[in-house]
Amino acid sequence: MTSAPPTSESEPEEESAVETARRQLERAAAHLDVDDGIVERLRHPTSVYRMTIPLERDDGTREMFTGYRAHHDGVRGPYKGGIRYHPDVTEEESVGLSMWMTWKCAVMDLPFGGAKGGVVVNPKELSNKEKERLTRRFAEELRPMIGPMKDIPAPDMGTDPETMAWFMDAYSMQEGQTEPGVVTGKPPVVGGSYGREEAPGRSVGIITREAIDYYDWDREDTTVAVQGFGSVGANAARYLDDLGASVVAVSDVNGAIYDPDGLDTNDVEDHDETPGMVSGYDAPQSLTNEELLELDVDVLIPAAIGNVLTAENANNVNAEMIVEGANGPTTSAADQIFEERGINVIPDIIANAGGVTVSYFEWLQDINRRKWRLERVNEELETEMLRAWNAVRSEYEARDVTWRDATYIVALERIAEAHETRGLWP
Ligand SMILES: NC(=O)C1=CN([C@@H]2O[C@H](COP(=O)(O)OP(=O)(O)OC[C@H]3O[C@@H](n4cnc5c(N)ncnc54)[C@H](OP(=O)(O)O)[C@@H]3O)[C@@H](O)[C@H]2O)C=CC1
Ligand SMILES: O=C(O)CCC(=O)C(=O)O
Repeated sequence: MTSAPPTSESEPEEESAVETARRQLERAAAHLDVDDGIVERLRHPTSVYRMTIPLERDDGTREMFTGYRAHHDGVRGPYKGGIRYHPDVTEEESVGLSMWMTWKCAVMDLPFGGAKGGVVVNPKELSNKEKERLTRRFAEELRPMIGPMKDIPAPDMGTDPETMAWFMDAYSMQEGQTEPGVVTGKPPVVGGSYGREEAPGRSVGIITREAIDYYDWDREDTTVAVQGFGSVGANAARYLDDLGASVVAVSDVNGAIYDPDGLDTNDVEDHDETPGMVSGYDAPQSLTNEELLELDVDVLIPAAIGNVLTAENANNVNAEMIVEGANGPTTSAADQIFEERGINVIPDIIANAGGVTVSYFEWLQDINRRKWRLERVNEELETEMLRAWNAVRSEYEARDVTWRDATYIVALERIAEAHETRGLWP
């Protein structure tokens, strides 16, 4: 069953991640001869787990938090996907994000399925010790569902390498042996991979570079605005800055900074270095996050939260091209407007896929107990990103579809073939 997105600005637009993900699946399926049963199967998660996580606060009071883990599809391998700590985490969002992980792993041809999870919490309101206790308890609650060959979590918004180290330690203590492969995105000293933290932003940079070259733009003349200056946004901005592009605006949750001559992105402290410092940076102009999205730039990179490009602002977007750094920043209605306006949108499931790709490298390193050099990680990431980009570009040129549809077609073909080959129906 296909559902149309809301189209007019007057129509209220409250699209959950799972609704967006289903619409995108249906659009791709319409271009392919995929068994209806497989498409219907992919509209639903395999399993969704909900848990209550008790936490003793530093002042001795007790509080209950809700956590989720969604497993979408595991036909190509163990479930894989991040863990988000954010007050807006919901079951629906976890399911939608787990669907995107299934497509993302397939586009990159990684032997993983899709998962995602999180805790409904504002991590900025927790002390480090509270965050550690919450993570350890969440890991214990998740233990029956996860494992190096079952489901391998990773960082997402609000979690970082330190969180992954606690998670791995809590799991390993219960298993009675160190299991570095249960989670990726760890610090290198405990089995993490060099380059994993920078990888999603780096891949956004690599894919933006390829798109700039595809359209024969001059890299040095290309202007870029980036929303969000965390793991994804800061690394994407710095990669493109180093490439010679002019990054004119970046933002954090409090607002944006703008310099029409280009910012020195290495001088701006990112979310991990000092949260909230972006909007405090001494730049020629300050903007709101909404204004950043409407700047007249060549490339807009939303790299913070979902659903920021909607029917309400899509007609005001002045960028020539959008490269999605965040997961699900564009609603279906906005996507339709961008298509009508000829604005190319390079989707999240390829652009930020460097994160899960280096997670795969980390998992291989953990299983083999062998560390790769940073140069090797970055070389292999470059190779994998180009392989995926070329596959998507072929579909884009052959079928005359949007970049998003082309990317989904690559993913869905691989997933459907795996289902056909394994035999979906008992
Ligand atoms: N980390 C990863 O491995 C991957 C992450 N992603 C996706 O990328 C996106 C960002 O994740 P990540 O970089 O890890 O997150 P981080 O937590 O590292 O950084 C998020 C950034 O976005 C800013 N931000 C938060 N809320 C808002 C808001 N309402 N408006 C504007 N800016 C905001 C934060 O500001 P402040 O510093 O002030 O809090 C911070 O600069 C998410 O959609 C995530 O799912 C995708 C692939 C991999
Ligand atoms: O590295 C991973 O396993 C997943 C990262 C993630 O959550 C994402 O790509 O959205």
